[in-house]
Amino acid sequence: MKVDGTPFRSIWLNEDGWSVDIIDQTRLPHEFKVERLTTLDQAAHAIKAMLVRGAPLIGATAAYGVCLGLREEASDAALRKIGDILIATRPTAVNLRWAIRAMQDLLLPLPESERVAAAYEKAAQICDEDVAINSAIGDHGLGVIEAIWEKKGKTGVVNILTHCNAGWLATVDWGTALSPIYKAHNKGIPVHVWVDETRPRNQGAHLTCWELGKHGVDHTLVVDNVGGHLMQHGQVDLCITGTDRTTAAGDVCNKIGTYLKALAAKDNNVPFYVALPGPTIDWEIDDGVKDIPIEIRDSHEVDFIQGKDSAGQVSEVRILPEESSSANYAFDVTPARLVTGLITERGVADASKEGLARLYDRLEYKAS
Ligand SMILES: CSC[C@@H](O)[C@@H](O)C(=O)COP(=O)(O)O
Repeated sequence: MKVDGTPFRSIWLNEDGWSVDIIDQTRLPHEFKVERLTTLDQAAHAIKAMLVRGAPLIGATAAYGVCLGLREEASDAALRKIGDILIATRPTAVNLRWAIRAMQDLLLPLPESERVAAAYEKAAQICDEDVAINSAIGDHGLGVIEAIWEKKGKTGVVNILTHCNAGWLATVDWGTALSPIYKAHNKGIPVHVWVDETRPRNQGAHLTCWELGKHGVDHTLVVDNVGGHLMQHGQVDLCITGTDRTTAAGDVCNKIGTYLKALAAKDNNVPFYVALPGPTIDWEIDDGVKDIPIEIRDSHEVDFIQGKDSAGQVSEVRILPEESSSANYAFDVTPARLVTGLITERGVADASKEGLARLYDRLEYKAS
């Protein structure tokens, strides 16, 4: 995607051929700052402190984290330790585990002397594939938006509600939930996006609004509890969100508050779609509520809100009494029964074991 005319990915290999550049997403929308990663520790910190975030980008950053770690030491033990360090950064997004396993499976059988070069090649491949996957998600999701646009008699606008940030900043490029929106906008279909603020870190306000604005997509920020009201009043044609982990049975785990939007959508007959790349599917589990580890982050994110004052100064303010405490659950699980469809790079699947198995040809999961 372009930022003020310049094409950007969210992560890229620097010209020196080994260090890795990322956009520091904790500074957006107030400042666009590129940060350089040169060590495993820096890569792990970037994921944990959410300079990079979003399930696919976490996976891509972890892949390059393996490269940086191997430059320090390329033994079997080091490769395993690098994986452990990166896995410990964020527990919910399964793309992290997927990327590390993909790197280790490729690298462990190789001689130590070949590992660094092979790691960089694989990390670049993971990034390129992510871009292609997300573009394909956009093409399939475009079909969903087009169908709604036609049903509306091609009048007015298609109103889409999204939660958190599942745009190009959350992936290597294009995004998942926002990819169909970009494709629809590029095709001339009038879309308007209701952007959930997404407390506590406000990825909707900070990142989704920024992205959509840069691309010229009409959007309106709403606080997290507005969606149900909008749906009751016919102001949402469909919801599209991303997911950090999708079970083999189609349960989706996404940013906290997604479940409540899905419930409101069900009650109001609003289609609720979830967009995801194949690596976000955890084929090892069925029951998302029971089996997906939910990240609990530092309370500081709930207790303080960051913003820019009229003098242009970015700072944080505390929003609760000194003596009160808070809890910071980062994700929730939306059961498959509330999901209208899963928009993947292979097409739109029913949110069910059979639907996903058919699309991904996972014979062992096909319904008997
Ligand atoms: C394409 S990204 C899908 C999800 O990772 C996204 O919706 C999300 O919840 C991101 O959470 P974050 O905590 O900002 O990493």
